Amino acid sequence: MVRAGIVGASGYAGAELVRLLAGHPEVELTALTCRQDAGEPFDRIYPALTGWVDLVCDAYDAGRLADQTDVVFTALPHQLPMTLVPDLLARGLKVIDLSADFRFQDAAVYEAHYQPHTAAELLQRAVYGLSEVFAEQIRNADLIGNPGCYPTSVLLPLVPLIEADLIDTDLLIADAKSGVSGAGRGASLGTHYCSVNESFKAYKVAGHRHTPEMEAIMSRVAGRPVQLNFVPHLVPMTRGMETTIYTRPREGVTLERIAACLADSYRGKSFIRLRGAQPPDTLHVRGTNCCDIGYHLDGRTGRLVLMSAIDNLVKGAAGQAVQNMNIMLGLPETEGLQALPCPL
Ligand SMILES: NC(=O)C1=CN([C@@H]2O[C@H](COP(=O)(O)OP(=O)(O)OC[C@H]3O[C@@H](n4cnc5c(N)ncnc54)[C@H](OP(=O)(O)O)[C@@H]3O)[C@@H](O)[C@H]2O)C=CC1
Ligand SMILES: CC(=O)N[C@@H](CCC(=O)OP(=O)(O)O)C(=O)O
Repeated sequence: MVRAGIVGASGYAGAELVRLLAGHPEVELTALTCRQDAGEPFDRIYPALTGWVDLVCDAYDAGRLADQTDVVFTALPHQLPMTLVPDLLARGLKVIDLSADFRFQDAAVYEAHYQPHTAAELLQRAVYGLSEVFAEQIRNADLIGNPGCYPTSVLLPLVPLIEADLIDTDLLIADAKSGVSGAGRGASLGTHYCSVNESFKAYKVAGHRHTPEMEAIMSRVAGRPVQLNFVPHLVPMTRGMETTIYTRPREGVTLERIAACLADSYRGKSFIRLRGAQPPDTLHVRGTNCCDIGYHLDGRTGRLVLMSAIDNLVKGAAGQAVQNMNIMLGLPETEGLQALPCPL
């Protein structure tokens, strides 16, 4: 059995990790840490898991984590993991970080959008955990920078098409909508019930810090700089993310070629479900690690519309982190992630 610990277990991504790892047949969940709720039984913070998880959330202690675990998930706000991860790695642990601290290879790009990086020497060692795309590198990694939820939903439909040079990378527009759990558990004015109920709005228009994360990966895959117009929206649902992307196929590229490229790239990848022209629906992926992808060629304008749906807390965070752990440890990629979706 693999012994796993979660740092920040009281947060939404941390709690989702607890749910998934408590049901993982190859994992023993041995340590949970949190800050304000330290000393509390986990099932008092999240009563839904009563009967499944009987651990107490301890205060953070690196020595104890090293004694009790083999792999640690850090589900903390950006800026904190970079202060803890060097020590965890030095103690021989494998680390999967859900924040942005280890998602960038270039410290200058991180620093332009976040804050000074205090562990920049680890950025070349960290692997970007977009599981279906970077599985080979993930297999040999001891530090994963788990992708953001928006980047997961944008990159999975686009990366194969950019890699195969089938689309015009000078026209890339992504319009994404997220459930409110994407903002975390902390109360705020922007996520207050009265601010989001029966409301639907764009935010951080053309200024969201996931844009440089997506551009860095697309540029790496394309071998040249790629830019994206990205606009996130907040929708009044608890979990789920739908993304619609507008681009143009290269001259002579048909919809059949687009479909074949996606099918070839994702053949045998259990969590990618290609839906053809049928628009993906957040309800169909709720609670699962699936990314459903649809595609449609607008014959009138010649533009290609790509659509994706994920659960922001699962494929967008905790589920992909568990998938990455499976790959790192040589376990079947789908282990612990096979619960069937609720059909309604
Ligand atoms: N929510 C989502 O859909 C996604 C989240 N992520 C990333 O996952 C990480 C966690 O996000 P999420 O779960 O949403 O956030 P939450 O705010 O829900 O949880 C944050 C966790 O970190 C703890 N924490 C906060 N500040 C400190 C501190 N100073 N010292 C120690 N612990 C602290 C919190 O405990 P306490 O409350 O006691 O402070 C809590 O356990 C973030 O980096 C986020 O960007 C990535 C993809 C999707
Ligand atoms: C709805 C909402 O507020 N979403 C968050 C994205 C959360 C996430 O996945 O991103 P990081 O891990 O990069 O913070 C936001 O827009 O900042």
